[in-house]
Amino acid sequence: MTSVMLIEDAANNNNSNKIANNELASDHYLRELTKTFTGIEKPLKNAPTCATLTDLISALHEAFASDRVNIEFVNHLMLSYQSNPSEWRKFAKFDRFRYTRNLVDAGNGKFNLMILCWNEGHASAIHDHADSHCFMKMLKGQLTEVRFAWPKDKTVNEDCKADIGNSNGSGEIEYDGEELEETSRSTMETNGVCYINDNLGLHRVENPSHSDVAVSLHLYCPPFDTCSIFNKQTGKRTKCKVTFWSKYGKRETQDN
Ligand SMILES: N[C@@H](CS(=O)O)C(=O)O
Ligand SMILES: [Fe+2]
Repeated sequence: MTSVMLIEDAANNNNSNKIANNELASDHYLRELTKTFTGIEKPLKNAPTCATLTDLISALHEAFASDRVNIEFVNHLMLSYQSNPSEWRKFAKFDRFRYTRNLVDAGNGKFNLMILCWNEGHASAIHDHADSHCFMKMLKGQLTEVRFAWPKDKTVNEDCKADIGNSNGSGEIEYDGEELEETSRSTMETNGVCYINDNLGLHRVENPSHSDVAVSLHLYCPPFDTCSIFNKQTGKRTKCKVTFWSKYGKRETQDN
């Protein structure tokens, strides 16, 4: 195996202070580790597989138990689980107006596993992933993932109304920047898994169907609660909070 990537101490508490004290170092750190990994398309041969969602969660806890995590194996585990709606239905809560983020497992602080529910036509704004590793697995329906190159100017702007669930991104026009360049587009089918990190660019995800909902399972490590969204026409980058619609099958009370 040549492409094994190790996430060393990425979410280790002893290290988090050091990382917090030097954001640039942590930026550099995760980017270096993920320089070459782009995801695997098929499960690994002779590796254990997960028959149920509960098995997948246990296997992920095991994989993240040490300070060094094999990201290729995590990708394999996500691929090996075959979607069974009776196992994940209790987490799948939809909203009429936007896609929802529903926390399934907080991974001992090392990862977040969540189910995202997309009604017909729902989409995310163009966004980054806060230097995390991100896996997205289709549980039901289809999603189209469109990737974009980073804008030249990466300055982060603040806007308290910035919302990743508003697929138009933040809408200011008096910003002088170039339109974001689309780099790829692909549609994922049930049980497919895709991988992205900031090194691979930005993306936007959309349920292209006018008649069917879509459900996806996302694993982020380390977990994050803010990221950036980008205006397609100008490339303007705006900091954005991401929240959960529900946690462990229970609707959150916050207004979002
Ligand atoms: N990364 C997005 C979902 S997606 O559009 O990839 C989120 O965490 O809400
Ligand atoms: Fe995303």
